[in-house]
Amino acid sequence: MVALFKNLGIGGNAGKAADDTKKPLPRRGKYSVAPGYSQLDWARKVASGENLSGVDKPTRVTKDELKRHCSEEDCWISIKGKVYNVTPYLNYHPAGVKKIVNNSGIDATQVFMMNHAWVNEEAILRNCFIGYLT
Ligand code: HEM
Repeated sequence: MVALFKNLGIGGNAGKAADDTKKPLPRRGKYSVAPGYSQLDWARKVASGENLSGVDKPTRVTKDELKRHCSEEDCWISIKGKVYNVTPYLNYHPAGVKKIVNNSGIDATQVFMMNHAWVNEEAILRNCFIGYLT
């Protein structure tokens, strides 16, 4: 019966030997975060409600202002019209600090979506929200 489903292409392992399902999945990337910097650790920080944005209340951000924050120490990024201070998130990024820093100070919507359209940045960066890009 299983073989029949496989031949029909139903299930992720269609056409592969049954043994394949017992092997660990290969690591997708060459990056690893330091201990204490997992997405779960970040989620705990977000859940604490701490304001990580560096501003008291949401403010409008011009493209010129955004441009001024493009270093590891001071890193702003714009995704889908919203601007986030991602400095505190950098070490938690599963693909490393540089991937974000290299795309900071600009509207990074396209590169963000290209890499992980499924990632919910509004939730992850809730406490880092600075305001809207004007
Ligand atoms: C600043 C906002 C960003 C957030 C909140 C974010 C968040 C994440 C999360 C949660 C993952 C893990 C996804 C998963 O396992 O399904 C991830 C992976 C990744 N991110 Fe980002 N990301 C951001 C920006 C970027 C940018 C600007 C790039 C540009 C190159 C990028 C490139 C990647 C890549 C290549 C991976 C895959 C790593 C792997 O699994 O090997 N990210 N990111």
